Amino acid sequence: MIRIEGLKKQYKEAVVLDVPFLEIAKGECFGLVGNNGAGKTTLFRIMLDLVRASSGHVLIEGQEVSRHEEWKAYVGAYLDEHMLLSYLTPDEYFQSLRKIYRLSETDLQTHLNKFKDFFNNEILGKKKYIRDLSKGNIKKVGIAAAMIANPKVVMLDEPFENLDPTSQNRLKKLILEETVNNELTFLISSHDLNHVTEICNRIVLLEKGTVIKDLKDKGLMAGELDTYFNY
Ligand SMILES: Nc1ncnc2c1ncn2[C@@H]1O[C@H](COP(=O)(O)OP(=O)(O)OP(=O)(O)O)[C@@H](O)[C@H]1O
Repeated sequence: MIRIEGLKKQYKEAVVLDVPFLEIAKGECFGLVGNNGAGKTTLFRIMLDLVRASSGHVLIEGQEVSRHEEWKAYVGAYLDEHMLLSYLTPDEYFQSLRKIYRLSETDLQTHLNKFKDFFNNEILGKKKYIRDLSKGNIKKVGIAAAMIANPKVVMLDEPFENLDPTSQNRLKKLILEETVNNELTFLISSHDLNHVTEICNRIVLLEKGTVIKDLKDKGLMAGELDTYFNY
């Protein structure tokens, strides 16, 4: 589903990402971990064609993301607040997305209903601009928006950050349901090792832009990460 070939990103002399080869399969819940500056966000940004690679490429369903547009129809992402229209209320924003993606009112309501518990009655119908919401609630809007157009792939950068523990658990449940019921592929970067080990069936550990561990055995993930991060 996703293939990375000879990917490098360099800022002047500094190589911040160097991933010779990586494949992510359909339905995989792929966790991306690593210390500050390891290259997680850079990798996501290149995968979404928000940043140009210095060399190499990313293919989604066989298409190079920097040369084609079709992949945009089935990839949803929330990396940060810049992806939102903060001068709108969440209701206005979801309505705008409904029109962009040509969804019916029923489609939109069905989608938002999935997020009812996650929203905890603080997002919809409040007449509050997105810019005035709490950080956690802004993140909730972004996550729901990323999944609005029935994507096959969802990329989330630090989805658990700023969420309260109840919301973190509700998000994990949502992600697991979507992976099981709809075979969605999730790419999740996180500093929360407990959450990623709980929901991901694969975790890649980046260090200074390179993949130093590719963990696929759920039984060993927690121990391997614990050893690395407690060193
Ligand atoms: N525009 C830029 N110019 C120069 N260096 C950059 C630029 N963008 C990112 N970098 C560098 O690339 C490296 C990787 O950064 P990136 O944000 O991808 O790391 P990260 O793993 O997401 O970190 P964090 O966990 O802190 O969010 C860092 O050293 C960062 O300073």
